[in-house]
Amino acid sequence: MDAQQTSHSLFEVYLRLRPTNTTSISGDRFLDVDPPEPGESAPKHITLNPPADRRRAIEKFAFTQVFEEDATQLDVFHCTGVASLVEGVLAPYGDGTDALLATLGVTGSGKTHTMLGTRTQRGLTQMSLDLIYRSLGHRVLDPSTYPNLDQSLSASDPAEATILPAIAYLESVYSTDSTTSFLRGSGNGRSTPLQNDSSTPRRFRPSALPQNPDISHLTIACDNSAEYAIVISMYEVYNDRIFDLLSPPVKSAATKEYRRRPLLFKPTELSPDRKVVAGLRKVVCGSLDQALMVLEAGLQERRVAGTESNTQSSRSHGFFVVEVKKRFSLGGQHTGWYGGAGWAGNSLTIVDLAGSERARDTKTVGHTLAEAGKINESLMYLGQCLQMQVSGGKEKANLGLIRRCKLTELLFTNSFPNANNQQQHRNPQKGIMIVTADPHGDFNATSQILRYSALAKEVTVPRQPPLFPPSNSFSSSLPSIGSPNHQYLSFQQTLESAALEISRKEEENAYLRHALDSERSLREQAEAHLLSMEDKMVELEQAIREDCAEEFEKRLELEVNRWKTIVDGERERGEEFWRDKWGVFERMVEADGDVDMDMDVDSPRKEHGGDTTLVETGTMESAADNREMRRQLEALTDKNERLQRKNESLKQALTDKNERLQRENESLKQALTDKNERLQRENESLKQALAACSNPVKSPSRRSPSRSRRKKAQVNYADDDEDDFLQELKRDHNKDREEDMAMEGFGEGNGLSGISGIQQAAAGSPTKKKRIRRLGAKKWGQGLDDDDPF
Ligand SMILES: Nc1ncnc2c1ncn2[C@@H]1O[C@H](COP(=O)(O)OP(=O)(O)OP(=O)(O)O)[C@@H](O)[C@H]1O
Repeated sequence: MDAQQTSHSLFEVYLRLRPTNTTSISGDRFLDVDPPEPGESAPKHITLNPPADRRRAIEKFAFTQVFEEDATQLDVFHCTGVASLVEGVLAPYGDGTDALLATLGVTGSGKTHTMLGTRTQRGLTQMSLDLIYRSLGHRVLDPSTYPNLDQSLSASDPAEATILPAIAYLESVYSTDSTTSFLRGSGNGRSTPLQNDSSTPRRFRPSALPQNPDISHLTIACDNSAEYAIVISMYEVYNDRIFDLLSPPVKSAATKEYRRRPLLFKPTELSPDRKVVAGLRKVVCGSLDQALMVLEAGLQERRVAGTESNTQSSRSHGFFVVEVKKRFSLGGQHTGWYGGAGWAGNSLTIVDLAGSERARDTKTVGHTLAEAGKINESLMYLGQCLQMQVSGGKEKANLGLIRRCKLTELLFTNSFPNANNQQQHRNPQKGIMIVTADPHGDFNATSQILRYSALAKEVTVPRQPPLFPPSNSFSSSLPSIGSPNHQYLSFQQTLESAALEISRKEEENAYLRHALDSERSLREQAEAHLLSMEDKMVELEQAIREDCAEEFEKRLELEVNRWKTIVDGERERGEEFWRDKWGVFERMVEADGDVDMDMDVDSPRKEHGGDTTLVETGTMESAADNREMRRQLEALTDKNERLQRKNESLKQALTDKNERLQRENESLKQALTDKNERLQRENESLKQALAACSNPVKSPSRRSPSRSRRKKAQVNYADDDEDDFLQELKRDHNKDREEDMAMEGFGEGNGLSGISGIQQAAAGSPTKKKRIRRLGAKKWGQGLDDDDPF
């Protein structure tokens, strides 16, 4: 068994043994470290001794190096060659390589201790960061000095990440304001190795970070013509999904819980040949302190839970990525790297895997049991991938195997040259795997991990007692080939091999049974969940149905009300229509006595007045109504024409009568004028007569009175009584006046009353006017009655 033969594999595999935990009950030691072989400085092999009660084989495993319990963090750092990994990342002389540093082991075996250290001791992560910053020195650009650094990095970042300066990020994380700190709300973070006390508030800014082990004596060469930027990102693989540890959780609209969005591992526009975790939040750290604080903040977000094996057990595979970006710098002019426009560089990925565990031993239940199922499944796939490298499958990557879960995809996808893009050559990443084991821990789980992680293994001695114990003679001397003894020995070896195989199969069966148990438990949980979901669905459906029915009833009521309003409006309109119609008839009846009163005008009222059947049967009856209305309209039109004709003839008759009256008026005027003249003449003659009476000499020019007056005058003259004569004259005068009056009012008695009335009306007498109007109305009524205007 030679570990070196397989050292060109995906990983250098180291084994680190955890010291015995004095506080916990531990079992018998089942793992021994073989002493280094001649020429070797450190042990590389271990022997796995099954407990006495089990029929298992003794197995030997080979690793790149085995660290015993007394190995320090610094020993592990130096001997695993982390410095050479970092050197590949800094790439002082060429393109460099990406590096992967991972731990694998049973839960509680010391993975997190190795990678992240404790409150007093640094882990490999802190030491690696220290080495990077120490080596780059002043060439590391600080975003507070270069304000546009994060934007410049964003522009060339293949992961489509949001890049922000460390100070801004840390202020948001360690803010005293509860509303600005996204770390408050999520209660599943872990107390980090720097803060082992779980009761400590998680968001206080660590005041002191461990300084040991000190690696100040170490530095690595770097490219003096370049300037560097250190970009840190952190994510975890939980239940086979990737979550950013530096992004704040987002409140779900449905559940109102704060959750992180799962991210995709995929090729991007700037990285078509390599897959990257897209959409991460990355932080540019200008100093080691900033980087360590960001690491602390991210670790607080990682999912942990207390199990029987470990009070702070990681429930996810944690990824801490340090990207060392560099660009060519010439006299302060940033011209890009390798002729490109942006940044280039390599990354160091540090992975703290979740520990495999047996549910029976860790006594995990419920949610934690489901997590354990996923963890074990992903570790099983990881083991298969590691065995692929042991069997020499590095060149031909079994992509189907790698893509079975997110963990193996993340670990191995970029470990192989991309067949699709041979032109853009990029060095495959270098990997170091540190397997941690507790020699007093869980034998089955530990042996399983050792079996698939070891670079080589060998079954050495069957521990089972031989079925046919060899006799002393057999054991004392080797039998010759073909002899019965030799046959017996080979038969015995065959039996022993078979027994060994049986024991291995039993072990595998036990493991598979365990896997089956956990799967069954998961299935039961899933079924229970399904049932509860179905119940919820039924309840939800019921609630939705009730909501729908309620909504429907509301809408129905609204519709009914709307239609009622429409019907009421229609009925009112119908009533209004018939009222108008009835009004028209009434006016017609008033205006025209000839209106056919036999027309069944009451029928609409009887039929429709206030009865809702009007609207319901309105459509059918409207045609008949229209016909009736049309007939009535035609009758009205005829009547109107007849009335117009009557009006015309009346006008004509009035005009004729007026003309006749005017003529009569003229003749009367003439008669009055003549009479006036005659009276004036008589007056003159009377004046003369009067003068003659007062004068004894009668004037010969005295005018002759009228016949009657003349006769009276002659009589009176004969009496010669002046007073009597005057009385006579007055009587004559009064008589004349009465005659004149009679002449003026003769119309009433001799058929001229109409003329006098018209004249008086023309003079504005209200009495006469009234009489004319009354007469007119009477005539109008008579005209309407008998079609005869006069
Ligand atoms: N080499 C070591 N020296 C001292 N203490 C150790 C060592 N390895 C582990 N421990 C202690 O053992 C306990 C469990 O270790 P750790 O949390 O690192 O286990 P883990 O493998 O990460 O477990 P999980 O997978 O459940 O997260 C811790 O208290 C740790 O300090």
